[in-house]
Amino acid sequence: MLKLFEHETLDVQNLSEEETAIRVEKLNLQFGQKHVLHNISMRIPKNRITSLIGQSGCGKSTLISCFNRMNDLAPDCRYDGSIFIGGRDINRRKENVSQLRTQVGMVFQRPNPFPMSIYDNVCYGLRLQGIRVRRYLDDAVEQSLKDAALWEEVKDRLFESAHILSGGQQQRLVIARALALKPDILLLDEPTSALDPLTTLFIEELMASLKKRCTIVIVTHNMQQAARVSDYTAFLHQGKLIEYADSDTLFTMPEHKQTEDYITGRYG
Ligand SMILES: Nc1ncnc2c1ncn2[C@@H]1O[C@H](COP(=O)(O)OP(=O)(O)OP(=O)(O)O)[C@@H](O)[C@H]1O
Repeated sequence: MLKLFEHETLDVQNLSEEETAIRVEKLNLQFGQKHVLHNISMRIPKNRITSLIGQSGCGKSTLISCFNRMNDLAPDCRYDGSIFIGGRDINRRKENVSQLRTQVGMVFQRPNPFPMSIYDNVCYGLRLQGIRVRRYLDDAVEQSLKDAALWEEVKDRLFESAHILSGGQQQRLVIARALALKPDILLLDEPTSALDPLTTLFIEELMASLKKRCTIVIVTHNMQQAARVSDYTAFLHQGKLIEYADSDTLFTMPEHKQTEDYITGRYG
């Protein structure tokens, strides 16, 4: 399979600490009585794209949301196990969650620009951090929009409402908003499912270029997309991690029958 960027294939079962962006250890999660994630352990490599795939309801969004503690927003959510990012267990009680969400940015399925100008959207997080110096904000806005491949399309209308942008432009704007905070990790939860095929390809190319600066984890229902953009793929079934390998191996020589059934469309 042809990848947008080629590099050495790592063995995700034996990643060193230096190669690891996220280390998940025996993670279990419940919403009320419903046990959603079962004893997940995995290491996600730095500066690579890793896809999470599996049937609807298998726990992909829940797992990705653990990486910046978004599940804390659900009142009946309980979890145990560890998730190490940047050398610390982010599941510990005293974790600074707003700082974590700066380090680990998240983009959702539906583009969600704030009801304000393009400029204000991009520097929203910087202003929350107390940054007011106009020159600094101007530079950050320009750089983030360039990194998100949106600058040329919006540079003459930065102070217009973000809602005038198309869906694909809004999604890139939301990515620029996350990039302005210089995240180490970018979580993308079905980032292209609301977009047309051409815009999808554009966002996929953007992801490939972004992995030079950060680690990307993406939830996708689209198997071709997972095979095309991601270096590594994890297959989940009913909240369990069934198989996790480099994408070429997982899609061409899956080890488990459940994986094979899923990727060949026998269920899901
Ligand atoms: N806040 C919540 N409260 C209660 N149950 C939840 C909550 N969020 C998710 N769930 C349940 O957890 C399970 C896993 O959901 P999740 O959204 O992680 O699956 P998914 O694999 O991402 O599905 P999809 O592909 O359809 O988005 C589902 O049964 C879902 O109903």
